[in-house]
Amino acid sequence: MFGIVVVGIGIAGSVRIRDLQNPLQFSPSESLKLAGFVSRRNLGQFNNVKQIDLGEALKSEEVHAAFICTDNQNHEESVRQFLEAGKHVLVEYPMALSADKAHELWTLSEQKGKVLHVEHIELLTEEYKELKKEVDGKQLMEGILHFTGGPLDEQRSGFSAFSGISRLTWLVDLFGDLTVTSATIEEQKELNYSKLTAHFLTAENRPLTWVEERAPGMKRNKKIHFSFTSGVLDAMPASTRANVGPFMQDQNIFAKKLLGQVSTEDLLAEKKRILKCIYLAEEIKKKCEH
Ligand SMILES: NC(=O)C1=CN([C@@H]2O[C@H](COP(=O)(O)OP(=O)(O)OC[C@H]3O[C@@H](n4cnc5c(N)ncnc54)[C@H](O)[C@@H]3O)[C@@H](O)[C@H]2O)C=CC1
Ligand SMILES: C=CC1=C(C)/C(=C/c2[nH]c(/C=C3N=C(/C=C4\NC(=O)C(C)=C4C=C)C(C)=C\3CCC(=O)O)c(CCC(=O)O)c2C)NC1=O
Repeated sequence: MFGIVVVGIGIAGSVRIRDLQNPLQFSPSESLKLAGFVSRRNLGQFNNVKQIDLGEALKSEEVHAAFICTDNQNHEESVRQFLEAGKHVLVEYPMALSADKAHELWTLSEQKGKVLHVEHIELLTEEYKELKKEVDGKQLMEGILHFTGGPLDEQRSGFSAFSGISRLTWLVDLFGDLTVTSATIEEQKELNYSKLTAHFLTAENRPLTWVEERAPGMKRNKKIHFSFTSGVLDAMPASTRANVGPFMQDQNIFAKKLLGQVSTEDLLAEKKRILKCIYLAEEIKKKCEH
């Protein structure tokens, strides 16, 4: 059994606690045991789970791994603390807010011989799985992914290219290696409006555009327009609801890693994709600052 502590009790942290308390029968998650949670607030208890002081969680022999569910700006520090303390780590994306820090953390996990797992539930939704099937085997001519959503606090969530890393991950997972050609950000601070536009080329020199647009009242939505040699895909394919939610699927993957049931090849491919996307996010940020 692996003792788990959940750090940060917001939306993601609460879902993590729920899922840890209800592992699927006969799934790898049955080897995880919730030992407590860490919060800056004094909650005492949450869903009958006890609050643990951060220092205690880092020292406790009953804690083998931490789920880091805090704001993005805190990820790097928390991941580092738990790895340094010799614990495995699951961190909600984005793992860090710079490419250097992401590399450092990965190296640290390797030095410590601990699992560093970055949640990427955007790849585990039925919506995405259908999209992936639809795109597989097709030749892209050009494409756009346009995300809209409510505003985020940049101090807590980081620059848009990092908080929106799941859109970037979609594009890399669908179309392979990308190069950033240009990027701009349009902001109207008084309206809490921001629009990031990034242009890429695929390895076959095909143009791709990512737009991340946020403002009060904007609904979470993704629009696609992909032109292939064989035709145009301009709407997300239909999908049904999954039996197992994406956070639970992610938890199973983490448990498999702890149990040594994921191949070195798969681990390496995942690490490459994660670091590549963080690198692209940083490239986009730099281009926007110029
Ligand atoms: N909500 C979702 O569906 C998803 C969220 N994520 C990621 O999960 C993370 C959390 O997102 P949400 O839960 O939506 O945000 P949230 O704002 O609901 O929760 C964040 C929580 O972390 C706490 N926190 C911040 N710093 C802390 C610290 N130093 N120590 C302890 N607690 C701290 C905050 O007080 C807050 O309760 C983000 O990195 C986000 O990108 C990823 C995929 C999906
Ligand atoms: C209702 C308010 C609501 C909030 C505040 C919310 C926040 C939120 N959802 C996210 C992703 C995500 N959130 C979900 C799913 C959910 N997340 C949920 O909180 C709920 C209720 C679902 C599902 C019913 C998924 C699948 C992702 C991955 C990225 C994506 O595909 O959009 C992220 C990570 C950053 C990002 O990729 O944009 C945040 C901060 N999501 C919401 O739906």
